[in-house]
Parts: sequence; C-alpha cells; structure tokens
Amino acid sequence: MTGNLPVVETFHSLQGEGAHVGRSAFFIRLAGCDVGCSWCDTKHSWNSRNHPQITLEQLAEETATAAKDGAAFVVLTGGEPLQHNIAPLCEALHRATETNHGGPLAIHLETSGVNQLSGVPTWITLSPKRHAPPRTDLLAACHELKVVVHETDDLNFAEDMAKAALEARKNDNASQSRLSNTSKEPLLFLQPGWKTTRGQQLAFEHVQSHPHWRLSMQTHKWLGIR
Ligand SMILES: C[S@@+](CC[C@H](N)C(=O)[O-])C[C@H]1O[C@@H](n2cnc3c(N)ncnc32)[C@H](O)[C@@H]1O
Ligand SMILES: Nc1nc2[nH]cc(C(=O)O)c2c(=O)[nH]1
Ligand code: SF4
Ligand SMILES: [Mg+2]
Repeated sequence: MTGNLPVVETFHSLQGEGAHVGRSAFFIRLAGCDVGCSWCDTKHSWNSRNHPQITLEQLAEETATAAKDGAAFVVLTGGEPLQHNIAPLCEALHRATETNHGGPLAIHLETSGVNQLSGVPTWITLSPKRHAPPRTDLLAACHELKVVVHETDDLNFAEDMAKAALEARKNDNASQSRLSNTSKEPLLFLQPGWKTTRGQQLAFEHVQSHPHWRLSMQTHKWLGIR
C-alpha cells in the first residue's frame, strides 16, 4: 500500500475522552484543519505543510507494534482527519493487524463532521462545532457525540445536535448499513473547554439535571500525559 499523509505525531497513551476513556490506545494525529475553532487545543496541527509526510506503511507498522504493546484500538485524530481520504490508511491498518490474536485492531475516529466520511472506522466520535455544523451523514453514523462547552449556547447546540442525530438516523439508513455496530442513539458527552471554570460548571450542572448526558473531562490532561 503506497501513499503517505501529513502527521503531527503518533503516540501510545490512554484514551482521555468520551466513551472509551481510560483504555489503552494508539493515536495517529494527522495534520491539517481549516475549521478554525478559536479554543482549539491543537492549533499547531492546522497547517499540514508544517508536518512531515509519513508513509501508510510506517503508520501501519507503528500501529501493529502498539497493538502488540497493549493498545486496544487506534485513534485517528488531528487536525481534522477527514480532510484527508483515510480509506487507504484504514485498509493499511486493517491489513497490518488482521493476524492479531483479537483480529484487526479497531479504528476509532475523532472528527468535527464537516467533511465527507472516508474509510470504515469501527467507532466514530463526532465533536460538532457551532460555527461549522456537521454533515448529516456523520450525525447518522456517529457512535458518540462529544460537545465542547464554554458557554450556555453550547448547551443549546448540544441538545440540538442530539435531536439532529436521531432525526438523521431515521432518514438516512445508508450510512448505517456501511458501519457495523451503529447504535440506535449515539452516546452523549459534554466536555468542558479545557481549564474553563464556566465550561466545567455548565457541563456539570447540565449532566446533573439531564441524565442522558455524560461528562468527558480530558483525563490525560489532568494526568499530565499525552
Ligand atoms: C483536537 S480535536 C481533533 C479531531 C477533530 N478535529 C475534532 O474537532 O473532533 C480532538 C477533540 O478535542 C476537542 N477539543 C479541542 N480543543 C479543546 C479544548 N480547548 N477543550 C476541550 N476539548 C477540546 C475537540 O472538540 C475534539 O473532540
Ligand atoms: N490521551 C489523549 N486522549 C485523546 N482523546 C482525543 C484526543 C485528541 O486530541 O483527539 C486525545 C489526546 O490528545 N490525548
Ligand atoms: S475541528 Fe478539531 S482540530 Fe480543527 S480547530 Fe476544531 S477542535 Fe481543532
Ligand atoms: Mg488532544
């Protein structure tokens, strides 16, 4: 499998966010994002020209090694990973780990949902942005919604996105047929903007009074790990 992608970093850590928090995961952070969230904690990833092109083969090898070292899944993140066609990468990762004891390593995707889905991720974490709303097919296919909270409007947006995800599922069975395990409803997470007291307070209070939501706290940052 030839080809390469701009890569900020790869690292073996624990998933610090969302439904799989605390699990051993290998991260591939692709470079490039033009969504422009003012509060992005990874702005250094935005310009793909600032990062090296890495071959799919090397990424697959690193992932296979991480799987042997205990990674339960690989996370494709960024930057905005779907700014690239990640299908060849998913194929390379699948092939490099298919002889693993537990079968091919699961592929998790972290995305804002503004670009077309490519590849066949096992798990899609959709983190929608108010200023750049997600595509309907991503709302239909995602396994979890993770909304970052800074102010009250983010809570209204989160509830709108939860409703939109249900609506999209009703009207768009095509994307569900592409992805196995697509639950009927996505798991719902609120994630405070990092180090924002207001965001923490708003997210805590909303989850406390709305039991279908859960709190995601970026535990890796509290632990001081990547
Ligand atoms: C850096 S983004 C990369 C993946 C993709 N571009 C996205 O936005 O989902 C990974 C996750 O971190 C979240 N995030 C980014 N900056 C954050 C911040 N300052 N506080 C809390 N979460 C943040 C994003 O919303 C997303 O869920
Ligand atoms: N440990 C750890 N967990 C994460 N979950 C999502 C991350 C991301 O930047 O996409 C991330 C990250 O950067 N580190
Ligand atoms: S979409 Fe993701 S990577 Fe891009 S600016 Fe927003 S949070 Fe950062
Ligand atoms: Mg991060």
